[in-house]
Amino acid sequence: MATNNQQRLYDIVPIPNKGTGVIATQDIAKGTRIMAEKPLFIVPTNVMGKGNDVVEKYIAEQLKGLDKDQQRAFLSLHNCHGTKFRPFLAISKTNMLGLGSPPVGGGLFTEASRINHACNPNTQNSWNERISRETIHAVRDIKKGEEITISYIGHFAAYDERQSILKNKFNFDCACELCSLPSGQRRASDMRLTTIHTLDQAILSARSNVKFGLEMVRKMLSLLEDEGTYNSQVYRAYYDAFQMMAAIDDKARAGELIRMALEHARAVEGNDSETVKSFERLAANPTKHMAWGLYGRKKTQETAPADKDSEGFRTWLWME
Ligand SMILES: C[S@@+](CC[C@H](N)C(=O)[O-])C[C@H]1O[C@@H](n2cnc3c(N)ncnc32)[C@H](O)[C@@H]1O
Repeated sequence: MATNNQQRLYDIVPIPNKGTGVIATQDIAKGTRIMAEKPLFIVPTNVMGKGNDVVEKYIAEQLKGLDKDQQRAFLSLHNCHGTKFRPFLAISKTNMLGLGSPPVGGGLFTEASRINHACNPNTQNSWNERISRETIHAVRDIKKGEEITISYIGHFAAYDERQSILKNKFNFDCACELCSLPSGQRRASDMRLTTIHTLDQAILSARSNVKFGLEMVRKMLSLLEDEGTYNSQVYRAYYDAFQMMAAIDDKARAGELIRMALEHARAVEGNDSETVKSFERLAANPTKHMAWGLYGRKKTQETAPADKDSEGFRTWLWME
């Protein structure tokens, strides 16, 4: 996997109608780590819950601990809230990236905070606990000169909801590729995204109904593919399916599903992420999962059938 140690893969430049943004300085292949940046400081979730005055004070304390260049870098970040909040808070609310899921806090970054939003972005941002850095990975091939984008919205949402969130929280009207689709295509996309969101909620409660749960995961992956969306939701879906197979002691399918989850997690988070490390442990021995056999035993094969073509394999994996 390429990193930006040798050559910087991006530049921070003015972008028409968006202020500053980040563009690729060369072609970047899907799966490449584009950035791995330490935050200037972190505002922990429990502090954020204490209200604006406490957060403002907390940020002021953090700023005191930074050197002059870092303080200048923070103060030069965009403020989309004007005078609605005091300056430190306004800058933080504009630029903070959620760290983890559920988030342990919000991080302020001199470079990653310059990345503009797209509703179907070309990168995935993730907080890597093990290296204490925010990583940005290409989720599709990116051409030299193309703008690098992330999503500011933490869930799958249709056009109207996205526009309203972005206006309220970031004060802009999104005109990204997805938001600019002709009306018929937008309706189809909205339908897919709301179905993905519903499935995402439903899968959690359907784990004990394995056949139904598996069908929901398969449907979600198919909708994500139709929508052209590739992000951490893909590995989460495979992992959900893995957990269902683990719970019924289906070693062959659990093994295949955790390997798929691992492959997709590597692409969007990199080999050093905690998720990848835990998937590697499970891929080496799926029975180590804490829910192994939770819903009883099912007489299954130990390994995937070798005699099936790819269509036959898919049918075996999701439906048999
Ligand atoms: C985190 S900052 C991103 C960097 C910012 N563009 C800058 O100049 O530093 C978020 C702000 O960038 C702008 N922005 C981000 N994505 C945008 C988009 N897709 N279209 C228009 N403006 C966008 C909005 O002003 C938003 O409040």
